[in-house]
Amino acid sequence: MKRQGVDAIIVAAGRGLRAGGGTPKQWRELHGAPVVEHTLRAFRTHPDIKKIVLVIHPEDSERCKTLQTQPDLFANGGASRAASVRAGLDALSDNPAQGVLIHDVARPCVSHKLISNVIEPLYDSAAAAPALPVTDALWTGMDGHVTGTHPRDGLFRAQTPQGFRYRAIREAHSHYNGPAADDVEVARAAGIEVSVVPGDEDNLKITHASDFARAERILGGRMKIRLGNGFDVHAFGPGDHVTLCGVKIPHDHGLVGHSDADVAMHTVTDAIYGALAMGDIGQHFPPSDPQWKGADSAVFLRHAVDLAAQEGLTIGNIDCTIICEAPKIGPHAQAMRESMAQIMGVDVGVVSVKATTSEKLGFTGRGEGIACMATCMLEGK
Ligand SMILES: Nc1ccn([C@@H]2O[C@H](COP(=O)(O)OP(=O)(O)OP(=O)(O)O)[C@@H](O)[C@H]2O)c(=O)n1
Ligand SMILES: C[C@](O)(CO)[C@H](O)COP(=O)(O)O
Repeated sequence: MKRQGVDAIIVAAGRGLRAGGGTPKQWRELHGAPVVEHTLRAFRTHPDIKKIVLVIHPEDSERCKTLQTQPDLFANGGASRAASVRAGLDALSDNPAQGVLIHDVARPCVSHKLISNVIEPLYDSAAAAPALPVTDALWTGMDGHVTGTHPRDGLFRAQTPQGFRYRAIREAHSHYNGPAADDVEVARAAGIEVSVVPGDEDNLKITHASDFARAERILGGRMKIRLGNGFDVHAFGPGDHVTLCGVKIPHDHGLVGHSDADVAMHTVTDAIYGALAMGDIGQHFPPSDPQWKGADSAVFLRHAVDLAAQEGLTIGNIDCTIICEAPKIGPHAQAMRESMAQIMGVDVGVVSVKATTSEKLGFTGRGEGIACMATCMLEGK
């Protein structure tokens, strides 16, 4: 199979009866977002995933509109997991990748490493699926009593995502009748050999209500934190105001710049690009490009926040220090915080704007311009 990435089917049409709680488990809140959002995000942010199909219950179609991470395709599932998988395979039939991963929405803690471990063997074998060897002793039992023991050698606990060649698994499903625990069972019935790759204890399937607490702990412990800093300087020139963090402040000079010269907003924008390791403002909005002449710097800040969102990251907090002798920043700091919070779509409580003089030293001390430094923390899964 060519190394061109694979498609993913996420089956989410079950009703989660064993988990209880009224709302189907995939739509219940887990670590700040619905379960389905975590699962989608894990696949969407993996570099080798091409298209994603989300197989849903028709009753959930309104809920899907609220998802921040959208799949490429939706399909309506069936009465069994296997029927839902078939609907997902059909949805891909117009332009399928050579390989496909099939995953339970109820496994939201799936890691990029596990997804890669399943994709890699698919390039030169027919199918691969993750599993963990059974390590506990196995008993049989009845009416609360142990009735026997069972050898555990060669027994595995199967997980998803399970990876296949698209055409082979579609063909296998089309001939399969009866119940199937998973797609490996369907594949094996069609004679497809499946390689076992190491599973991950954290890749639990939320089945019962108590599994939510464990998934919460796993996601909480896995928080991704990225830090970035920004620094920028703009010289004073003719004018009667400066614009800082989107707030117009009367002053006996303006700031010189290609855009609106909002030195503070540029600094915060650069701190976000820095946290993402995605260059700087000059790279994304070259000063040589006439379209940015006089531009509102909110455009730059929003661009950086959107890039972060594409990486599954949100603003944890921002701290911005403006360095100048004048104008006085204090009376405007709250308005500046509110302005940037609104542009970034975050709570004002995570945006700090403060100021200092440089004790009349250096270029800021001589009143030649304004300097600014900022730190940004991005967080996400
Ligand atoms: N008709 C079905 C049944 C199950 N699934 C999906 O298959 C996965 C594994 O199923 P399970 O954990 O059993 O989920 P539910 O069927 O929702 O749970 P329950 O059996 O407790 O009702 C889940 O992602 C579920 O949404 C599906 O897409 N269509
Ligand atoms: C596919 C699966 O996740 C493999 O472990 C599992 O079989 C699906 O869950 P269910 O409880 O059997 O529906």
